[in-house]
Amino acid sequence: MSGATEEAGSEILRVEGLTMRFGGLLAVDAVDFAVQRGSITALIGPNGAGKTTVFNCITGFYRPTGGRIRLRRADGSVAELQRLKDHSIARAGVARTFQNIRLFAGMTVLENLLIAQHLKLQKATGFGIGAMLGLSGYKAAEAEAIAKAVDWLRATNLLDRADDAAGALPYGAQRRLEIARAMCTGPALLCLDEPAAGLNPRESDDLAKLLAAIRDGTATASAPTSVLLIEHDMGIVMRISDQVVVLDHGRKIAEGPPATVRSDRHVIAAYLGEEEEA
Ligand SMILES: Nc1ncnc2c1ncn2[C@@H]1O[C@H](COP(=O)(O)OP(=O)(O)OP(=O)(O)O)[C@@H](O)[C@H]1O
Repeated sequence: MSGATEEAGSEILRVEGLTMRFGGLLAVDAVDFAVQRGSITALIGPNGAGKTTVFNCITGFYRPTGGRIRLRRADGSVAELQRLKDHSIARAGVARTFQNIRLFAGMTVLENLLIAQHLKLQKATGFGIGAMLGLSGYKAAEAEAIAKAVDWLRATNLLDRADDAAGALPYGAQRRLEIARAMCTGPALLCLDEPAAGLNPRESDDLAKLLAAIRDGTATASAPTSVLLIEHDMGIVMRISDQVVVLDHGRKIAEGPPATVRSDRHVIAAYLGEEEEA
């Protein structure tokens, strides 16, 4: 079990000198930060600060112009994410959700969670016809995938919607399903891009509890999972984050525990500046 070998307080992700240029625009400028294992780290900042670009570099959606992104796995091995393509990054243990929901709307809720585990199922058959022939390895992997899906449906309060089309769920439930889907891949690091966007206060409160439970490994029987999130809802950020990293105009302007960051004059100035411009 990976959880047993995890050292509390050690780094799972280290971003060093991360730089992303789009033509003449320096969207991310030599940003450094780390995510501690078993923690929730929030990436915040005014609109256009570079948060999603950092995320896209970590998850392989963009190849950074410069810098390093190192993922340290529970077994101590290190993956240099800036060199990998997105599917290899997912295989290395990084799962993500998007600002705009990306589910298979016509498939059922359960099917969405099984598709997320297709790699594991394919491996069980050696990527061959074994599945059709009902080989026992495949059967065992399939049963395991269903059990994992059910665990996450329960954790996200979606069990009674398992057979409904994902697209038929209310918005807040679709957001939870996205998180369940990401968690079904068994990630070491869960990256969430504005998970509270569009949620009502009760749903936001449930989300905060779910994320804390994912971090602590109490949402299901799975190991604790480190979380990196972009979030505009400061109530959630201040309540659940262990560490906050603040970007403005592509640069890191502050980092630290929520209480420290909240009273940082650079942070206050960056947010006030945004209000003045609005
Ligand atoms: N693919 C792209 N091509 C060109 N410019 C881009 C691209 N993606 C982002 N940018 C620019 O990079 C800067 C940072 O954008 P980014 O989306 O990372 O900010 P953000 O902090 O996530 O903002 P928001 O809170 O509004 O989502 C912006 O000026 C944006 O216009």
